[in-house]
Amino acid sequence: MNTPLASLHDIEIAARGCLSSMAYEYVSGGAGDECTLGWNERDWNSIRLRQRVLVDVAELDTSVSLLGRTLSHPILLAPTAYHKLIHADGEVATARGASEAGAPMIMSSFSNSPIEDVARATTAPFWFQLYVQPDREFTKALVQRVEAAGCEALCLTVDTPVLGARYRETRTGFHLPDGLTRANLEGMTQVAADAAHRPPEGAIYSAVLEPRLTWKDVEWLRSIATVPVLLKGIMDPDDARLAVQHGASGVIVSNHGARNLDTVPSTAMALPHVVDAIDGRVPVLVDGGIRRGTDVLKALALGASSVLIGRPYLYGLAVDGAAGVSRVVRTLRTELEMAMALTGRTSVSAIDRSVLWA
Ligand SMILES: Cc1cc2nc3c(=O)[nH]c(=O)nc-3n(C[C@H](O)[C@H](O)[C@H](O)COP(=O)(O)O)c2cc1C
Ligand SMILES: CCCCCCC(=O)C(=O)O
Repeated sequence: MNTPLASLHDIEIAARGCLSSMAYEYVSGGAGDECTLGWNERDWNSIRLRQRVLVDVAELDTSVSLLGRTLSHPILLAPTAYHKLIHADGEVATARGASEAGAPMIMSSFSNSPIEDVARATTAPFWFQLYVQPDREFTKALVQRVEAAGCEALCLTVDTPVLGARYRETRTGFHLPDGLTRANLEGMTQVAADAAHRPPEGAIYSAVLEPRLTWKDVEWLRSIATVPVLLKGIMDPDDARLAVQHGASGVIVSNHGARNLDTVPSTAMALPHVVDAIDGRVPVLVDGGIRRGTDVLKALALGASSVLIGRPYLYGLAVDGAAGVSRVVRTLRTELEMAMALTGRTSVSAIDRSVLWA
């Protein structure tokens, strides 16, 4: 008898059997000794909740308002590269699953499917994650292209001037199999289009990442974009303040799923500091290690407007395509509802730091 896939953890175990070892290690791995990778999950677990009783919780409302949109729940899909490594239909399957579950999808610059195919496949709002390219004219054309496709916000990834030391990728010889491309980057110079996922041994720079990115580029991006620009990869309160000063419409507290700088704190630890620095001026989102509805509740309690999940939906995609993606989101949402009922909070606006054991 097959074991039912009840929790996100069950889905992760099942996914391992569906993926090549190269794909599984790419998705699951972190940087260096993977200290932060462990902390990202553990630190959500170590926050204790207050159980409250005798509150009427017969009606629960998980809706949130984000950048002028009402969403039925606060769970978004974080941008992740190369979905055709995971499933033949790639990002199109992810987009269908996201729509079924009412989850906005943030599409990666390094998707295997082009933005237009994703736009056609989704009924939920979608955002685009931008890796600014060394060629700014190409980057500008890409921004115009994704806006024309209907993207409602841009997430500028600011934590990846170079990739971190990902030894699992080195050990499995990670590469993009023949036939898989970075579909949104086609049209760039051949050298950039053909750039390997990892630079050769001993080198750190990549032709498709921009190590010269600075705060000036945030202003430049805002000047060419017609949609809100959020900064993804803010961990430090000083950077959070700079983000607001440079006109960001929101920040995403993220350590890139612990894939870049090992021994940086978990996002659960960084979140309250960033929230305090932002002081309500723009929305703060968070990702990293969110695997339970209780983790979502804790993130909201610490001041996040919404959360993003990365690896969990990739595991859902591996196990059951679009249906697997939507199942992961629905499971988290159901767990969030349980956690809200058991802490006596009937709406997201009623979730604050008093949900947490002091
Ligand atoms: C396989 C994989 C690919 C990723 N690709 C990108 C990417 O293209 N752009 C980006 O900004 N972040 C990328 N990320 C980071 C995620 O957006 C997100 O920050 C992280 O996965 C959240 O942590 P979680 O996986 O523990 O939920 C990637 C993460 C994974 C696991
Ligand atoms: C040089 C290509 C890097 C792809 C990075 C995708 C990503 O953000 C991740 O794997 O993490």
